[in-house]
Amino acid sequence: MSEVTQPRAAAAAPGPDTGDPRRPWRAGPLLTTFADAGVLTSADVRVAERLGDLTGEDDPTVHLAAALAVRAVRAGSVCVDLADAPSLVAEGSPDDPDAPLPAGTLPWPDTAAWTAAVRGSGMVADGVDGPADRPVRWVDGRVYLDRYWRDEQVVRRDVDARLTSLLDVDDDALRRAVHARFPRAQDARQRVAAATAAVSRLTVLTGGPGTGKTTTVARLVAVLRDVAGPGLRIALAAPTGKAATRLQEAVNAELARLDDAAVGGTVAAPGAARPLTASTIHRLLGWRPSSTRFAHDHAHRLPHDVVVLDEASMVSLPLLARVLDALRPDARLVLVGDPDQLASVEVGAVLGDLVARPTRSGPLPARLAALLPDDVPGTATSADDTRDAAALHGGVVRLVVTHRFGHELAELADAVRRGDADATLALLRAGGAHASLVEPAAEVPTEDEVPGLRGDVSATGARLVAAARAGDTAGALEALGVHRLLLAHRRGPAGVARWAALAQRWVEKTVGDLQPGPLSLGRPLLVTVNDRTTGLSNGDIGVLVSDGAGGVVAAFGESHAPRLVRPHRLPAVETVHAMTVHRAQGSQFTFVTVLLPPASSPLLTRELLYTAVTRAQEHVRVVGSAEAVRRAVERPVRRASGLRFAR
Ligand SMILES: Nc1ncnc2c1ncn2[C@@H]1O[C@H](COP(=O)(O)OP(=O)(O)OP(=O)(O)O)[C@@H](O)[C@H]1O
Repeated sequence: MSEVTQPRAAAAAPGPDTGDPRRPWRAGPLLTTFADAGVLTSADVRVAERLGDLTGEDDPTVHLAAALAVRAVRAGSVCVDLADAPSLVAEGSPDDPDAPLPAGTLPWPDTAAWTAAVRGSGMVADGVDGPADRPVRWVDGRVYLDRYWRDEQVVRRDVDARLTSLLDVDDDALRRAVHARFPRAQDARQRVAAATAAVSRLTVLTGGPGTGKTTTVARLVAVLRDVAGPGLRIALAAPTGKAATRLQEAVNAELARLDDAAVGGTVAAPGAARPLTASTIHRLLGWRPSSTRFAHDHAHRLPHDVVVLDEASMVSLPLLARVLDALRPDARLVLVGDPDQLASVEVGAVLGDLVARPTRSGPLPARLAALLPDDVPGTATSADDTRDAAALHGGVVRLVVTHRFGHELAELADAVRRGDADATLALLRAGGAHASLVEPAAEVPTEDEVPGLRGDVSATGARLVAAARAGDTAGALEALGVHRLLLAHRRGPAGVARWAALAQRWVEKTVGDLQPGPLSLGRPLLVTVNDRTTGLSNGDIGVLVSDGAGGVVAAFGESHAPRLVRPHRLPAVETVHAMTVHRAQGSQFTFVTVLLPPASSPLLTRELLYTAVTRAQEHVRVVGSAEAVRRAVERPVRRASGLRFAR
């Protein structure tokens, strides 16, 4: 924190209108300085000064705090910690990772004087009990736009209320059901998760890829039907249409498997009642295009007894607040996800916050210990177990047995998750069947430095084209899942645009007679909007194949049950030889190449690398300097939020 007590008013008198749309018009000197340095946008400044006008506040340092709270939201944070603001700003622009960092020292107000001005302002509600009609709120050094403060309070209060008392379930029946659905010794954590969902109104089910989260959801539905009856109203939902479809298919397949296993056995057939349908969270809540409110809220609650939200790492704070608002207080909420993955593109990292919250003592651990004494974490001595035992107070159950992943990949993902850069680099450099590192001479590799990548892209592209031309829809859809190039940036030397174009050239050279144009057979497609007419969702991946009668059709979905769409009915699509790591969330590929940006990129974070590594089923190739790898592992995303604090 700089020692400048008074803003350097003279440092930047508002200059003439330069025509630069990023430059705020007629703003005061302090905010203009921050805007000129690229820290604030003109929109941030406009909002802050408008709030000043409305509340009769003309102190520029208070305007600066409000403008930083607006900026924080753009960066995905719920609030801004004033003492932390200078270091956050040094991490770069939230909207434009290619923008240069602010040059020189900025006239940061002295923290103590700044805090006093903010707390005493008529624009600001001071503390948890401050007036409810102010647009900005200060709590323990954090400054919020009031709407996000209220959302945070909804989540905090509802979550705490859900954890203070337990539901009435017969212990013997529950124990029997849980053991019947999860019979093996290694299913201990899954048993704990199912028991938690039965007795607690909040379960936070976490785990890395392939740890059995979706399987657990299906079997915990079976357990709930066993103990509460088949008439239980259950909703499955996910942030995206694609994730909802996958959830529905996987849960119903597992329930059908349990049905088959139940024939002639002692447990009921859980799915026989009716298959479950999954929807997007917006749809569940009754999203209306013409309204800012959902059909379901505290006045019109959802009818469900159980609501399961999958891919909860992608759920924003405001959306979770709306879900909690709409949920009956006695209904069970099960949040499922991997908190180490990239968070929502909107505000908050609410799953991560719920996992990292300081634990308040609740009745759940004792009840679970009585129900499943051999299964609850805490008896072992590892630090992870101790943490997992404490997390049970918050309804958090972490699955730890990897069922699908290659052993070395799981080890690599774990090293990244733990923030151990040396171990990550050692595992990558050791190479082998599951991981490899290509270290370019400069920050961004040349084409010649990545022959392996070129080979994989070309081979996958050629396989796609061959299957597509032969009208082999299943073969083409399988080829889509073989190799994928992932990047952090959309633009620039290490961006999707450049590398997707290169990939296209490589495929063209390999195939030789690739037909040009948008209807090229074997063209891999990424849907970029939700489309009700075709049922396609933003993020769905498909491929153009021959229909066997001289025409072209786009194929999406699983190879055993493809969805076919005529090209003229397709919504907006892109060619997808390469995609951002964000886009790849929720998908997996046999082989993944992740091309890291330069070490200076603000997008290079632990969550980015973890998400990229965990997209691979068999092999991940990391292309990037050792410095970039180290930087990524050592830099967890910082999203400011009050949920991680006691109040
Ligand atoms: N208790 C179990 N015993 C044996 N196999 C299991 C068990 N639980 C899950 N599996 C298997 O492990 C694999 C991964 O499970 P699942 O898809 O449920 O994991 P996940 O955590 O949801 O993965 P992802 O996050 O990648 O979707 C599946 O093949 C599943 O059948």
